[in-house]
Amino acid sequence: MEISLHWLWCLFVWWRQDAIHAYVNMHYLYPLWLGISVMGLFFLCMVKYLPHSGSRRDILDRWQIALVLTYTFYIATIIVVIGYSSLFAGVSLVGGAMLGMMLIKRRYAWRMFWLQIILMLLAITSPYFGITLPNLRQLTVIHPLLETHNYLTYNEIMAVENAVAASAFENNVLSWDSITEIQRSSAFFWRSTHLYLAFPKAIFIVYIFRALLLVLDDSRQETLRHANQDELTQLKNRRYGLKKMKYALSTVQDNQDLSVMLFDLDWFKRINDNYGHDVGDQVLIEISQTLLQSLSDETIISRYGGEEFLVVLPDTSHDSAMVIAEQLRLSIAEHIINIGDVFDFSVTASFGLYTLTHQERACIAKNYKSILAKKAQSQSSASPLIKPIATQRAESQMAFMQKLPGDICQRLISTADKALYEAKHRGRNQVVSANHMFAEKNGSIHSLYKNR
Ligand SMILES: Nc1nc2c(ncn2[C@@H]2O[C@H](COP(=O)(O)OP(=O)(O)OP(=O)(O)O)[C@@H](O)[C@H]2O)c(=O)[nH]1
Repeated sequence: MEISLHWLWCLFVWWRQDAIHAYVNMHYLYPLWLGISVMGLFFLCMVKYLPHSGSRRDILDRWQIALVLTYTFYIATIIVVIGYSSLFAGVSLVGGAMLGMMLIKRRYAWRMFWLQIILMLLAITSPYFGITLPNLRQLTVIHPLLETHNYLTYNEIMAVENAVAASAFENNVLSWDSITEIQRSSAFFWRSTHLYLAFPKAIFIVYIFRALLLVLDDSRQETLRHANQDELTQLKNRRYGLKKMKYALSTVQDNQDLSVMLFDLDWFKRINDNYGHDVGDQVLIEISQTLLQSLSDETIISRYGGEEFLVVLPDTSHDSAMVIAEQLRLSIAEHIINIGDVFDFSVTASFGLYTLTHQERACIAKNYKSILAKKAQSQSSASPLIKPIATQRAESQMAFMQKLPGDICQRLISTADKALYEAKHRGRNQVVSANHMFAEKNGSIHSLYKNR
């Protein structure tokens, strides 16, 4: 695309030479045009040849090196002959390197990028060593100011233009006509050249950058999905369930209860043993679907282990959670699992439930705060050193955020697990509340942290 554009540009200059011959040195245009045509043919051959080189790595490598080397010298020549332009050179360098890194070995593209920079520096410093490089430009506006016919680079034109403008302004003679003349001048012609030769590459760079960001977004989403999701059931996994549970505990309002439900399919091993592992998998998938359909979007549902599921109900009182658990138990028991129209069966599940009431949570938070305060006191008396203010602030901020003990999720789950164990013990296919269980046992309200 880039070479075609340059080729078309040469065609345009040749076609409009009557109008612009004053700005262009036609002696240099023809060899440049020829060079661009040869380059185009070379790249065309590569495009045709490369797909047929098959798996020959050495040939592919050689062609890649040839491609980037040729492109590097081509760009360096174009920049020198057309005149250095930060816009044109910049986008060519960056765009070429980006495309190279996408299409060929990054190592080659990186090395050529540096080679191109070195070539540019050599071209820029060449006048200091008495070397004159060919240049297409012919400067007409300031031509009368110069003693001889001259070809200047972009930066030289800018410098001369500034000098002319400065002197003109000083003498207060720069009229609107002069400005229009400048706009029609070679400087304008060459600057426009750089713009339209640089635009496609600039568009390409931004397009690639956008595409890369989209790819990054997609892969981030994909990684997150894999990190949080259970492969078989497509439910959230244990890690994600615990993370969400922790978050729910930290955001629950002062007057809200939070219920935790752990349930396990009954006699699941027998299903695997009798019908095979595939049927076992199908059961897990179908029960997960039932679970998703029966519970609201606010509920945190995750596969906790093999045939064990964790359900966290934020802002749900004990009575409501019991009703939800009972409905879920019935939905699972009523769900018919159909094995390829050959036979049907259903499964049951046992539920353990625990509700952390807002009163108990407040109590835990209060005790935890006093434990933290005692700890902080003993630490400060043990260490005579005064802590930096920043450290003190960070610590108090952490204590403020961490209102509940770090192991509270595990405590809640293991309490629900005790109730689940009891449900299995009582004959399965039922819901047992740990709150009821402990109340029956101790005759008092159970506390998660009573032994502290
Ligand atoms: N098909 C299948 N089976 C699994 C998967 N994960 C765990 N299991 C099986 O689940 C079974 C669990 O068996 P147990 O822990 O003895 O429980 P159970 O047979 O349901 O008995 P109770 O829980 O006491 O009612 C084991 O045989 C595991 O191999 C899974 O992803 N797919």
